Amino acid sequence: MNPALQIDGLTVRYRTRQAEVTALRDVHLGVAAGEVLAVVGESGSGKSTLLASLLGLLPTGTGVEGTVTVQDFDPVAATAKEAARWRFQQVGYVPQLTQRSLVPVLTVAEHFRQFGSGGDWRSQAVRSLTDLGLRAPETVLRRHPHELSGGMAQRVCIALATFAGKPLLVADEPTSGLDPLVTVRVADLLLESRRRTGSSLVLVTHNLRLARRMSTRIAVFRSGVLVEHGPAAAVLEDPLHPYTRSLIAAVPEPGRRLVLPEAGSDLTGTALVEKEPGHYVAEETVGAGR
Ligand SMILES: Nc1ncnc2c1ncn2[C@@H]1O[C@H](COP(=O)(O)OP(=O)(O)OP(=O)(O)O)[C@@H](O)[C@H]1O
Repeated sequence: MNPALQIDGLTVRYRTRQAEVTALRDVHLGVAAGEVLAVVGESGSGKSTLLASLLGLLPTGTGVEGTVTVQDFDPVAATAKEAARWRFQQVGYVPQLTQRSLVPVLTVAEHFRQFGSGGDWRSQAVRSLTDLGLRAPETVLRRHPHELSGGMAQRVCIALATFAGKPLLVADEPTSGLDPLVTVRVADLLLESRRRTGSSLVLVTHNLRLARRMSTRIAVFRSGVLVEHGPAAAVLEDPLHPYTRSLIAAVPEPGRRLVLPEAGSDLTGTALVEKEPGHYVAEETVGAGR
C-alpha cells in the first residue's frame, strides 16, 4: 500500500529573538492510507509542530530540513497559498483552539455550506451534529461562533472536518475538555468517517486510552525526538522505550484514586477519580504533600 504520509529526516527549528528551539529532530515516519496514527508525548514534545509540518502551517522563517510528502503534496516546500488550497481540498482539520478557527461573521450553517456539495448538506450537517450529542442542531446551525460554548464549537469543528470526506483527517487533541460520553461520540464519529471515506487519520492526544481505542499505529515523541513508533497494540502492550513505559505506567487503572505528584502544579494535592475510562474528575482537595 502506498504511504499516505511520509516523513524523512524532518528537523524543525523555531527562531525567536532570544533563542533557537529545535522542536523536531530527524524524524522518520510513514503512515499507510486508511491508518489511524496517534501522536503522543508530554507537553512541548513537538506534537503540534509535527501537525503544522504536515499541514503546511509552520510560521514563516521556521528552519526546516528533510522532506514531508502527504498524498504526493509537499506541504513544507509549498507556498502559503498553495498549502491553503491543498488543505481546503484534501484535509479535514480539527485544530486545538477550535473557537478561533471559525469565521466570526459566518453562521455555523454558512460554514457547512462552504464544504457541502449538492442539496443535502443541511440534513448531513444536522446528522453529524446530532451524532455528536448536540440536542438542537437546527439552532446551532443558525448561530455565529461567539454564540457557541467551547464544547459546542469543538463539536462543530469536528463535524466540519469529517463533513466533506477528505482523504486526510488531522485532529489536535479533539476531545480535550469534553465529557466522557461526548469523548466516545467524537472517537466514534472520527472512526466512522474514516471507515466511510477510507481516509487516513492523524490524531494528537495526551489520552492513551483514546489512542488505544482509536489508533492502528502510535508514535511517541519526547523533546522533539520520535522515541518509539509501531502498531498500537505492540507499542501499548510491549513498549520498548523506557519513556513509553513511563507514560503507560502513569495511566491509572479505572476507578483508582490518583493524587497528582508534580511539585509546582496547580493541581498538586488534588485527588482525581476516573469516572469513565480515560476521564478524571477532581474529587476533593487533599492537601499538598500527601
Ligand atoms: N511558534 C513557535 N516559536 C517558538 N517556539 C515554539 C513555537 N511553537 C512551538 N515552540 C516550541 O517548540 C517546542 C515543541 O512545541 P509543540 O507545541 O510542538 O509541542 P506539543 O507536544 O504540541 O506541546 P503541547 O502538548 O503543550 O501542545 C516547545 O519547546 C515549544 O515551546
